[in-house]
Amino acid sequence: MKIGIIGGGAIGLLLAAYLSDEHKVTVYTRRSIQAQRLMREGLRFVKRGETKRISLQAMPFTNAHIHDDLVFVTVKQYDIAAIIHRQNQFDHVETVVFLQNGMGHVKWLSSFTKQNVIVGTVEHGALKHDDHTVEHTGIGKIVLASFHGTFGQAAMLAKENIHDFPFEIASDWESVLVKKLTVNAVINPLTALLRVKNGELLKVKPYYEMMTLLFSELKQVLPIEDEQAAWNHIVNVCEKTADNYSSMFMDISQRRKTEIDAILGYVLEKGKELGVALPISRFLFAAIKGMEEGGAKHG
Ligand SMILES: NC(=O)C1=CN([C@@H]2O[C@H](COP(=O)(O)OP(=O)(O)OC[C@H]3O[C@@H](n4cnc5c(N)ncnc54)[C@H](OP(=O)(O)O)[C@@H]3O)[C@@H](O)[C@H]2O)C=CC1
Ligand SMILES: CC(C)(CO)C(=O)C(=O)O
Repeated sequence: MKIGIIGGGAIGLLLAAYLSDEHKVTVYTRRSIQAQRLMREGLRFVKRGETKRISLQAMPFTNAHIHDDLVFVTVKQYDIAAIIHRQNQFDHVETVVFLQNGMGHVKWLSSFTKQNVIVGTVEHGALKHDDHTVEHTGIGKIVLASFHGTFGQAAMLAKENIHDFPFEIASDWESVLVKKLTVNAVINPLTALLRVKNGELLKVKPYYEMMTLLFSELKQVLPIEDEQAAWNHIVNVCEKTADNYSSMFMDISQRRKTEIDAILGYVLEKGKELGVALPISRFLFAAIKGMEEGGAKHG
């Protein structure tokens, strides 16, 4: 099938690397210089210390006439608006899959009325070394759930059983996104503020207490069905990624914008809707916003 990937970042290039074996993949980049490099030099895919070169199509997203059966949107949450506003480019697309962390993008998705819309969570680790090199740093899975319409051609991917790159189909999009949101809402801001690896949150008793306090706020506003299972999942992710720095830690360290709006910003919106005060979440949200601004202005 013809697969389009919008965004040539870590996740976009990782998808391109795995899907190019069986499908005709096009990466739609923000910068034409990246598309030119991908076309000229191919994609370099690094896994377990080995590097493979992969040929694919690439072009800038702006003004591209997309005729792919299935399109993955892999831009960060704060760049989603630029994609949504160019919906006319998706007129010939059957199915669009959104893979952002957080839930800030959900409010935009109903505007895609002509396509099947799928949301998903990524449990892989990926690191982009340069514009045409990506490394698979942690093997996990991608979970997909239908937001509206059918799964379209995305259902094929789950059947393909791609080695080290499985797709799983889930029935309830909200519980899929909430499960990932609770992990990111607890681990990401705390590790970024405390400047520690994920595993330190479990090792240092007062940090663990901070996790529990924050989780007790999230429970009040997010539709978490099984609180114990949700907490166990957070602890499990912390253990599995103990030696990693979270994406928010990395964004702050490298003076990039974070996805805090889609994560704790979304939680605070829910608090407002439900009339629940969330002082710890508000405190952390302000801290991360301040660190983003401080980094940009005073770095
Ligand atoms: N990396 C990881 O291991 C994981 C990431 N995720 C989630 O996946 C999502 C993507 O993350 P990641 O790949 O790491 O992010 P990156 O920042 O590496 O990649 C985002 C890409 O989107 C591109 N982009 C931005 N705007 C546009 C546009 N208008 N048109 C085309 N391309 C555009 C950027 O281009 P440019 O380079 O020109 O700025 C960049 O290449 C995030 O929500 C993240 O939280 C989830 C789990 C793990
Ligand atoms: C799972 C976790 C917390 C791993 O670091 C992550 O998704 C992130 O850093 O954004």
